[in-house]
Amino acid sequence: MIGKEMEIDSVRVESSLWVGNKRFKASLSEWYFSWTEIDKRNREKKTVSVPVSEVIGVKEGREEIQPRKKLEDSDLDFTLFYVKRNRRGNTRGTLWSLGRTQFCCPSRDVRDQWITQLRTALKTHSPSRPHRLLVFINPFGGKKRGKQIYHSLVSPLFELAGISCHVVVTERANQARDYILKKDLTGFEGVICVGGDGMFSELMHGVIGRTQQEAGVSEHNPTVMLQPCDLHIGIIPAGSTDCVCFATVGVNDPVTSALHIIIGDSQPLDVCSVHHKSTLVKYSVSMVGYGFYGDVLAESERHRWMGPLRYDYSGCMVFLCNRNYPGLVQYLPADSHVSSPRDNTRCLAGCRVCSESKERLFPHSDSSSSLYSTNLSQYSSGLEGEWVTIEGKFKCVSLTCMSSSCPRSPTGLSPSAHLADGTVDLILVRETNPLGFLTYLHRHTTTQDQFDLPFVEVHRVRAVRFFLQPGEEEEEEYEEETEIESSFERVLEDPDKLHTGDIANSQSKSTSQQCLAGQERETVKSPRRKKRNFVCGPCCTKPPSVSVWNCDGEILPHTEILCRVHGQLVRLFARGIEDSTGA
Ligand SMILES: CCCCCCCCCCCCC/C=C/[C@@H](O)[C@H](COP(=O)(O)O)NC(=O)CCCCC
Ligand SMILES: Nc1ncnc2c1ncn2[C@@H]1O[C@H](COP(=O)(O)OP(=O)(O)O)[C@@H](O)[C@H]1O
Ligand SMILES: [Ca+2]
Repeated sequence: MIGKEMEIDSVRVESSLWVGNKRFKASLSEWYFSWTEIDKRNREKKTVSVPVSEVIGVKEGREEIQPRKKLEDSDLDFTLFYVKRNRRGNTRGTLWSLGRTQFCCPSRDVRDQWITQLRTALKTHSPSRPHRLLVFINPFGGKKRGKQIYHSLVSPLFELAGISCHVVVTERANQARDYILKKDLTGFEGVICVGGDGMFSELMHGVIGRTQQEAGVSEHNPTVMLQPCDLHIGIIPAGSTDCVCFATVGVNDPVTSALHIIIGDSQPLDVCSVHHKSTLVKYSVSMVGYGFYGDVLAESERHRWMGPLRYDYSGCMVFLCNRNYPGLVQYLPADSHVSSPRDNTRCLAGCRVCSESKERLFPHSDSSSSLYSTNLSQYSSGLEGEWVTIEGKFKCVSLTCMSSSCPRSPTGLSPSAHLADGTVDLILVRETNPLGFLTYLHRHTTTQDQFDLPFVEVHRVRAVRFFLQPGEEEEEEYEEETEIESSFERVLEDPDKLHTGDIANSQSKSTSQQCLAGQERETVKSPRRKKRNFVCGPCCTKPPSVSVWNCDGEILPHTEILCRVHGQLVRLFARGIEDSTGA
């Protein structure tokens, strides 16, 4: 007891405090700091409660952050900073900002006690908060505002929360990935990217690669169970699509993301590994897309100078090209009793499907991750089961581990997909007329069901293989073609016996297709595909029967791939989408 001004016992701290000229009764219990207005007749009025887990910092005096300002104060004052939820914009997620209340205490002793008690509560009840972070800024991502966003909006918050940061402004692509793979990371409790999905992908590759190196696990073997990664990744959105941030937080807002990082939120994420023959090509968390999305990316790379608008421009160009691509898709279905891509549910913060999946994904683990490493080989290969085969001509073939919602598409590629259920959604859009495809695309921007169209199918799966169709090969490739045809036929006859790599990379001779931009295309013999993957010509000079894969915004150097999902492989400083609609 400090005079009679403050009561402290083992479960509660209480005293009178003033906010402006109003008197409040303030109390701190194990989980909440609350203050209740007391009117002139000593009646209790409105109460404000802040969970201790959402307190960002406590400062002596009267302070303002953003812009930083020291106000006139006395040694009776302290300022509390905490998470404040704002009304949502036009998205489902909740925008967070920094709430601030300045309190005046009856004496200096009481002020010092409040500061001590609040800081102790923070330490005791928020053990998962990071204290030291490694930050990578891509100065060229999105609208090239990464450095400004970090220094003006994010760094003051980290400082307030007592987080020390080592900041690397990248000078080349893959610098962040290589840093994480090779440098000493002792003392860092997380890595943060300031940039878009490409930058996030770099950090994720670094974190997964480093974790596998340390655990002695081969990333190339698609049947192996990868070691789950402890080092958390945070995303400060400053890119073009920012899909991973949007789909895991619900909004693309640097302050909201910084606050999730500060309070140490933790969201597991499924990751797809993409293999070609016996080599790992890439990991993906958002979209692995062939056909339309591959072409949009290839076209957009030539217009990077447009910034985020390059995707809209390229989207229109590619749509007008009106392409369809032959292929053979095989998939391993996921357990349909758990969930379905058409069950109309949404994966939100605290999702039941995702938390129940943990048990299924790591059946023999307790919460300590070291257990995972002891006996990984005893778990299933992830590629067992009966493969389902679908053959045809497709507008696009897309795979997504999460909804892949983004500002362009607030419900995403697969609105009912889950962030951490160990499954991926396979979406097949078959050849259709341009109006049909436009309807499909347009439904991504509304609440209408994009799967309720006769030429669209969606499957919840564990793994996918994609093969090119044989035929129409260039003459000089006849020997190769014979080989291709025979292995393709083998897939159809007995899919399980064939190793993905058995079908050699094929070359395709064009067929004639009608381009919506006008002219009937000439039959063009394709250049060698390897070259074409990287040098993608403008809309109507591109050979038409083979597309490229877009893997989280990067073009893959192979067309025939095997994708396999690894449930809850990485962890983000996020909590999933906090639904602000109350639905
Ligand atoms: C008539 C209206 C058409 C609107 C179509 C909307 C379809 C949107 C689906 C978006 C899925 C996005 C999946 C995420 C992809 C990103 O990883 C990737 C790279 O992002 P970044 O590094 O931030 O640049 N972005 C893309 O591939 C862009 C796809 C745009 C498709 C129009
Ligand atoms: N300093 C740099 N110079 C050039 N490329 C970079 C640099 N830093 C990162 N990159 C690469 O830029 C790509 C795009 O970055 P990203 O931040 O995702 O922006 P955007 O969303 O606009 O595509 C990433 O794949 C990343 O590897
Ligand atoms: Ca998933």
